[in-house]
Amino acid sequence: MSFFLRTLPETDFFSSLVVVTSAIWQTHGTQPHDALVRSSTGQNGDPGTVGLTGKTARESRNTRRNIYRSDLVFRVFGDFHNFSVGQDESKKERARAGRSCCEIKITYDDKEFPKGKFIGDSVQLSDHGRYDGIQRVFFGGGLRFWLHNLLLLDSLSYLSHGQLSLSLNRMILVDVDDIFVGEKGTRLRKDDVMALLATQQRIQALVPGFKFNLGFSGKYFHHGTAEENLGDDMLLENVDRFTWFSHMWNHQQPHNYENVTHLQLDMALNKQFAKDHGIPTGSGYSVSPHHSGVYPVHEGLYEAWKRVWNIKVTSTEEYPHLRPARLRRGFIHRNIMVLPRQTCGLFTHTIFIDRYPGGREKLDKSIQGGELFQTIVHNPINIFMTHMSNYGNDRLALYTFESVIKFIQCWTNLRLSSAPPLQLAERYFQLYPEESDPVWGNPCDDLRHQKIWSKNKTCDQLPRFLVIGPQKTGTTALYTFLSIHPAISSNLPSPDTFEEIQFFNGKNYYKGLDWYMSFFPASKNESSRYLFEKSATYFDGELVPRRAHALLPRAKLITILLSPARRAYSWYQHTRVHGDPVANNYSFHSVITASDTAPKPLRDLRNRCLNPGKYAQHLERWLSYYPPQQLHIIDGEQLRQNPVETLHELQRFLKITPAFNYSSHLRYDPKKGFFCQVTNEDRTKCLGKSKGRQYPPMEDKSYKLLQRYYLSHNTALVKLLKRLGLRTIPQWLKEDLTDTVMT
Ligand SMILES: Nc1ncnc2c1ncn2[C@@H]1O[C@H](COP(=O)(O)OS(=O)(=O)O)[C@@H](OP(=O)(O)O)[C@H]1O
Repeated sequence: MSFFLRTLPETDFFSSLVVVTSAIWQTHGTQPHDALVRSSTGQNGDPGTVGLTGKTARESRNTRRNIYRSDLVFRVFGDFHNFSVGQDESKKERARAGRSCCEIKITYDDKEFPKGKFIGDSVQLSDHGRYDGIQRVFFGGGLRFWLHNLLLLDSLSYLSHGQLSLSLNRMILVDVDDIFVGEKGTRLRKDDVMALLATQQRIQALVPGFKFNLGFSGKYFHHGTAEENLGDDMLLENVDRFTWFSHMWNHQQPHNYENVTHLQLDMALNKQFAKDHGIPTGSGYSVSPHHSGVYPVHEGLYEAWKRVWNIKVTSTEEYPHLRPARLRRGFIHRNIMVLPRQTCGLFTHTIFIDRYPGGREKLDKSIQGGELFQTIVHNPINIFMTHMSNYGNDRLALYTFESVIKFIQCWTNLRLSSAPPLQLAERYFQLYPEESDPVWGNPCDDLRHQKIWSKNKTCDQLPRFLVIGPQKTGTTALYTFLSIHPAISSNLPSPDTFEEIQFFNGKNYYKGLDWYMSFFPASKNESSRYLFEKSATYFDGELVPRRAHALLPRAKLITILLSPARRAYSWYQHTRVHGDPVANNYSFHSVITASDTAPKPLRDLRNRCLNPGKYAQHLERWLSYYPPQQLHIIDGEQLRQNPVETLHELQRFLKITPAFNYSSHLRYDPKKGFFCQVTNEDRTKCLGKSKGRQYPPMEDKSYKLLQRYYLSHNTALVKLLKRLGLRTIPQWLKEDLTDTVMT
C-alpha cells in the first residue's frame, strides 16, 4: 500500500491543500471503520448542541456553570460531482441548532470551483473516485486545527480500509504525587477530599475502572493546618476508594543515597507507615520524587525497591528525554517495568487558575483539542503526573481531567478505561514489546539527567574510542599495543571475557551503565586519558551501533579488516581450540558448505563463521549511526607487518598529542612470527599462544569457494572504501577479487 502526502501550491480555492491519495484502493463502497472523530450523525444526535459542563476553578467550589460550548465542524463526505462542504460554524446560530450548512454543486472536470464561498480553514472533502478511480480526501488549510488533525488520521484509516487505523482504546491513570507532602495552606481540606471523591465517581461513569492513584510520603502526615490535617484523615477514611503507591518516606531523591541500606531503611519507614494506617502496600508500583534514580538509573533505587516494596512498575518523564513528550518511551530494567509518564500542564505550584501560566484560556486550549487532548489521542496508555496541591485550592486537576474526558467523549469515539499500574504496564509492553530493551544514553548529555544522577558519577568514565573488531583480525594485538601508550588506557579486564567487556552486544547490556562504567576507573588526570575498549564481537552485532551511538555518540570507531576468507578460517581454528564440538566434528570445508537443510548447530556455526566477513554490510550499519569522520579502518595485513606505522596513523586519527613513538616499543619476534612488545629488560613480550597459532593452511578449494561467496560483499566493500575516500585499496582485497575473476 502506498500513500502520497503532498502539499500543493496555493490555489484560488484552497489556501493550502494536502492530498491523501490512495492509489491502491480504487474500489467504491469502502467498508465503514471505526473513526476517531464522532460524526455529526453520531448516536447522541447533534454534537452541535452538546455543551460541556465543567467546574470553573476558584469561585465555583459549589456552583457549576457551563464553561464550554462546542464549536461545530461538520465532516461531510460526498463526491466531486455533487458534494457537501463543511465549514467552521462556531458561534453561528444555525450551527448551534445543528443544521447542516451549505450544499454546493461542483463539477470536477472543468474545475468550476466556486471562489470565495468556502472558509478554507475548515474544508475537508472526500472524493469517492468516481471520476478517475482514485479515492482522495482533501484538506483545506488550517491543519493545525485539532479536529483536522484527527480527520487526517481518519482519512488514512478510511482510504486504507482500516489497515492504517489507530485503535480506539485509551487507558488513563492519574498519579497524585506528594500526598501529605505539601506546605501548610496548599494541602487538601475535607471538602477538597469530598470533591476528589465526587469527581472520581463522575469520571468512573465515563472511564471504567478509574481511581486516583495516590503517592504518599508518610513523614509529612498531619503536617498541615488543623483543617488540612482533617483532610489527611479523610483520605485515610476513604483509603479503599483510591489506589496507593509509595513516594519515599521523606520525599528525598534516591540518587542522593549512595548507600542502599539507607535507602532501604527510608523505604521501610514509609511501608511501616502504610501498614499502621491501613494503606495497601501491594500495588507493585512506585514513583520516585522528581524522577530521580529511575532514569538515569540509580541501581540502589531498583535494588531497594525490589527488596522493600517488591516493585514491578514505575514511570518517568525522563526516558529517553523530557522533550519532546511524544518520543517518551518505556523500558525494563532488572525486571522493573518503566512506563512513560505524561504531564497535564499542572505542576506543584500551579494551584490557582488566575496564576496559571498563560491564563485560563491556555489551560482550556490544552483541554479542548490542544496538548492534553492530543496526548490522550496519540497514546494508548497514559500515566499523568499531578500533585496533591493541584486538588486543593482551585482544584485545577479535577477541572482539567473531568473536562478533557468529557471533551473526548463529546468529539471522539475513543473508549477510555483505567486499570492499576501493573496491568497498564503489562498491556504497554504487549503493545510495544520492542521497548522492553533499554537504550542507555549518556547522562551528561542532558542537564536534567545530570541533576538526577549521583554526584559521585562522572562521564569521564566512558571510553573515547572503541575497537569494534571483527574477531580474528588482530584486535588483541592492537589492544595490547595501544595500552603501551602513556595517554591511552584500556578498560579493566572482565572475569568472564578477559580484555573484552562485550557490553553493547549480548546480555551484559542489561547490567546497566554503572556496570559498564565500573570497567573504567576514574583517574586523577582525566584530560590526558584516552579511555578505550575493544570487543571484537561489536563489529557485526545487529544492535551494537545503535546502542553504542546512544551512549557514545562522539566516540571514534576503529575496525580492522583482512581477507574475510582467511578471517573465517582463523575463526574456525580458534573455535576448535576452544572445544566447540561442532567445529571439532566437521572440517572447515563442511562448515562453510553446510546447506540450509543441515543440522541447526552446523548452520549456526556456519553463520557465525561467515557473517562477520560481510564487511560492507556491517560497516553500513555503523555508518547509519556514526559519521564517516569518526570511523578509522585499519588494514589487518598492515597491522601485522608494520604495526609501528599503523599505530602512528591511528594516533593521528585520534588526534592524540604528543605523539608517542612506537618504534622502540615494538619489535619483530622471528620465533613468534609477529611483532611483539619490547619490555624494560629489552626482551620481547608476545601475545599468548592463542594468538598467531600454527595450523595447516586452508585448502585451496575452500579458499576459492569463499572468494566466490564474498565476491558481492568484497565488491561492495571496494565501493564503500572509495566513498569513504580511502586512497589505497588493501592488497588482500585486490587479490581476493582478482583471483575470483580469474577462476
Ligand atoms: N602481533 C601479533 N601477534 C599475534 N597475533 C597477531 C598479531 N598481529 C596480528 N595478529 C593476528 O591476530 C589474530 C587474532 O585476532 P584477534 O586478536 O582479533 O582474535 S580475537 O577475536 O580477539 O580472538 C591472529 O590470528 P591467528 O593467526 O589465526 O591466531 C593473528 O593472525
